[in-house]
Amino acid sequence: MPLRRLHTRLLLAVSIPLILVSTTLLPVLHVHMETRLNSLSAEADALLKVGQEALTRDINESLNYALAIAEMPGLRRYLAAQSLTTLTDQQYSLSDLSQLSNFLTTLISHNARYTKLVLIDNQGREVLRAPRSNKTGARVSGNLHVNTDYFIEASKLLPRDLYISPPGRNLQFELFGRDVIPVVNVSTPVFDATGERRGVVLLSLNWDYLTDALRQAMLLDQNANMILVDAQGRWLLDEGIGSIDTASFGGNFAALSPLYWQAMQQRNEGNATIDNHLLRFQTEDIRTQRYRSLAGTIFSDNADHPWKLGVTLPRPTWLSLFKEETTVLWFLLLTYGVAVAFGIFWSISSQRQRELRQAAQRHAYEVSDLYENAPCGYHSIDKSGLVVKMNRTELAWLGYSAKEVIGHINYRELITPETREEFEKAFQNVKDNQSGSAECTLLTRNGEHRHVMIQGSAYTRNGRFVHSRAMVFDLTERKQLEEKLRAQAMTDPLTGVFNRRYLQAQAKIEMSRARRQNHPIALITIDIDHFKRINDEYGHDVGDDVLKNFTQIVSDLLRQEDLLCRVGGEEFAVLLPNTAIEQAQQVAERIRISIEQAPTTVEYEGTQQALKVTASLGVTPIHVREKSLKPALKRADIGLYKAKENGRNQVILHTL
Ligand SMILES: Nc1nc2c(ncn2[C@@H]2O[C@H](COP(=O)(O)OP(=O)(O)OP(=O)(O)O)[C@@H](O)[C@H]2O)c(=O)[nH]1
Repeated sequence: MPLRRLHTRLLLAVSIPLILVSTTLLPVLHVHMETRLNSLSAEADALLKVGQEALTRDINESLNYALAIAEMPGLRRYLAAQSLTTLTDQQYSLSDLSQLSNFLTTLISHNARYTKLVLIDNQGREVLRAPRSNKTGARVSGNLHVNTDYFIEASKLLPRDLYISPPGRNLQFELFGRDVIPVVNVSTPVFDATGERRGVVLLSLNWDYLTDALRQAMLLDQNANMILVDAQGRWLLDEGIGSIDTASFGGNFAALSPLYWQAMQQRNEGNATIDNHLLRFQTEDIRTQRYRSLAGTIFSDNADHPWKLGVTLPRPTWLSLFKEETTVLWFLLLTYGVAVAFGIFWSISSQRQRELRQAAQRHAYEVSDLYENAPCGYHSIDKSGLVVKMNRTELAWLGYSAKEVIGHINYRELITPETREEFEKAFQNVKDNQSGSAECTLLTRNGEHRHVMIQGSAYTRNGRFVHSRAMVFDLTERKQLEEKLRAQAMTDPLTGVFNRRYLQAQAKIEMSRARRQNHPIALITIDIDHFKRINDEYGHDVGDDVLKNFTQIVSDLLRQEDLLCRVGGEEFAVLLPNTAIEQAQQVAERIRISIEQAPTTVEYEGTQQALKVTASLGVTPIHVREKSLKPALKRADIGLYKAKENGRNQVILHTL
């Protein structure tokens, strides 16, 4: 049981500090985490804004470029001339063409963003292309663009309206022995000065170049990744990023990263946490008003718009937080270690204290039990004798409860007046700082007497008497035993009457009283006649019965102050205080007659038999001058012998 309690305490010692430290530090770490998440969100916002600016800045410029080119007078004239049926009608010199071609080639080749510029007439025929080859100059080819989206759409537009094709739509026109480069085609109609539609200007933009600005923006944070997808879930960047596997440009982002796609599809902008990454995204629509500084309406394939532009940043984890905040971690571990060590110390020491307390309690209980239930009494009394403490044993002897005695009864009141003096003497000795003992008689509640031996000693403090503490031994049994032994020593065990020793002792007292009071005193000796015959004839047991019957008969005849004693085998004596010799003679005669007339009923050989006995008696007065009983006994015996000689069953007085 104590071991199980220790285990529980040790468990608490380990778990409570853990809970306390955790509940104290976790909120701090939580706030820390919140701060990190807020700054992460702010960073994602900033990155998204930078990325969006980078993407749209170049597109915006290109749109304005396309519009400016479409409104060039030379270009308008050239396209107008192309619509005439004969060369002479075209009224456009070759030098003008060369000038226009050079200008456009320079314009395109000096800006890496553009891959080509194509002039297309109203029939969809390519009438001029830049950049041209250095050798061939501006190429006038017969390519037909009549089925392309940029031609079809731009042919329907009003002046200053624009059409932007989805990125990578028209790859087949960009195969010039180079790697495939995804492009965005921007086309706008060309009108001449009279407002006549003359054709279409196509400006192709290098998509990688445009999105490179976006990638550059992500270098601000090496953990940041950019997402750009169209409305169909098509990946619009060069290659996959970080944890998002999108293969390469045109890959099916919606299928490869469904969680990201679902999150971005549900709203125009917002945040989401996916795969322990923070995603910040917004809608990007290049058809919107803000691109149209010079432009009218911008058209594009509605199915591909709007795009979704997003940025992902890895969220901080508790582990990463701990790794970054090693000081916090060490502090946490140290605090926990100290708390656990303290807890274990507390558990073990409190266990030890508990064991010591239990041992002390056991010891105190044993001492108290010994005090309360000792075979002797214990008490303490103050200077005045008032009881201040008393054990159960003594209380039981006295028949009081502790409440009734302690603080209420003076110990003197519990001692009989006859023995109180001896107590006072012993108590005074104790108060004088000695030990004291007294044999006293206690008076119990129900009036009984109890003989005790009280042994006291002083309890002092700083040399001053505080109280007396005493042991009380019950002498009642001893007294009773002594009494019994004394009685046994004075009594005949067979008949219960006193013996010769008692007769002699008592005779002395009575003789002295008789002397003092001048009273006569007499003595009778009695001997049963032929008692030997009874023993011989009926057996010793019958003889005993006769002796007992004899003493009973004699005792019944005597006064209370008379003393019957057995002085020999079948020989008895009766001391008669305050009795004259004549009266003694009469008593002797009464005894003789009673013995003779009262047979003893005995059982002999299975039948009841009445046994008659007689006795011979000698009577003598005890003289005042005699100091002992001896002479009187001798005289009475002389009378008794004479009675025997004279034939027995008679009383003979012998006075001298
Ligand atoms: N049963 C019994 N017999 C006892 C006791 N004490 C003495 N006696 C017997 O008493 C008898 C005494 O006998 P004796 O002294 O010869 O005298 P007696 O037979 O009485 O004859 P007389 O005295 O001459 O009449 C003896 O036989 C003793 O053994 C006793 O306590 N019990």
